[in-house]
Amino acid sequence: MRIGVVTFPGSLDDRDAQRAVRLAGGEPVALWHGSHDLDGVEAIILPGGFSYGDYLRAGAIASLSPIMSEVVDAAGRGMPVLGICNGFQMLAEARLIPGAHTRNAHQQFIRRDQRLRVENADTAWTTGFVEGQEITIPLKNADGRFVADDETIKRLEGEGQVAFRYIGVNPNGSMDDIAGVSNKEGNVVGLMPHPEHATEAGFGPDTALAMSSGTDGLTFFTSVIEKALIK
Ligand SMILES: NC(=O)CC[C@H](N)C(=O)O
Repeated sequence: MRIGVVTFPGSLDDRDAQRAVRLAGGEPVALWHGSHDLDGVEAIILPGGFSYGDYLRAGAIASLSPIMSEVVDAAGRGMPVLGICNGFQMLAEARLIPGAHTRNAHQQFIRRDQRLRVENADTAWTTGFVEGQEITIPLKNADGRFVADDETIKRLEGEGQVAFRYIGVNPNGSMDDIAGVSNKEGNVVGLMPHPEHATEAGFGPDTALAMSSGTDGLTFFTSVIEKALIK
């Protein structure tokens, strides 16, 4: 499966996302934010980082990049799209998922190995998990606090669009401990922690803490690839 990873000015984790795709058995395709060409990819990843230096609001300027109009169209046609951290912020700014991100409640940049509960194992990027499964992947951000109006939160909860929830610690003050959400159809998923940094034993989270081999993140990428094979 050819999976595009978009690089924006200030992207940081695009190469790690490409590597994660390769480790999962896919073919990573480097896409450039200034282009309108999706190069025939079958899925898209918006990676983490500090696009445009987080000026204005994190992800706000990147969401207006030329390629984003193609990403929005493709998402509307059902193409799987994964937004990781800064990519999650872009998805919200592009209105591909509801809600918004503000500065962490404690006003600090935070980096930690974060435990999450998989709340929805029926999205394009989570079918390899089981509902309720607990996973640990790294988190690192300053503007990670997920917020939405009460009605939106109620709708997200009611329709199963909360894909991941923080457990143990809520690291940024996100409403309802929400760590990741999907669109209604489940093809677009965004989350604040970084699955691409938990794909190789010894290079991801502390394994004692993770209570696993530290490779929980790989399942995001194998999920989307396996689903495409079944189709
Ligand atoms: N790791 C990241 O992608 C950082 C996201 C964003 N720039 C923030 O600090 O909130």
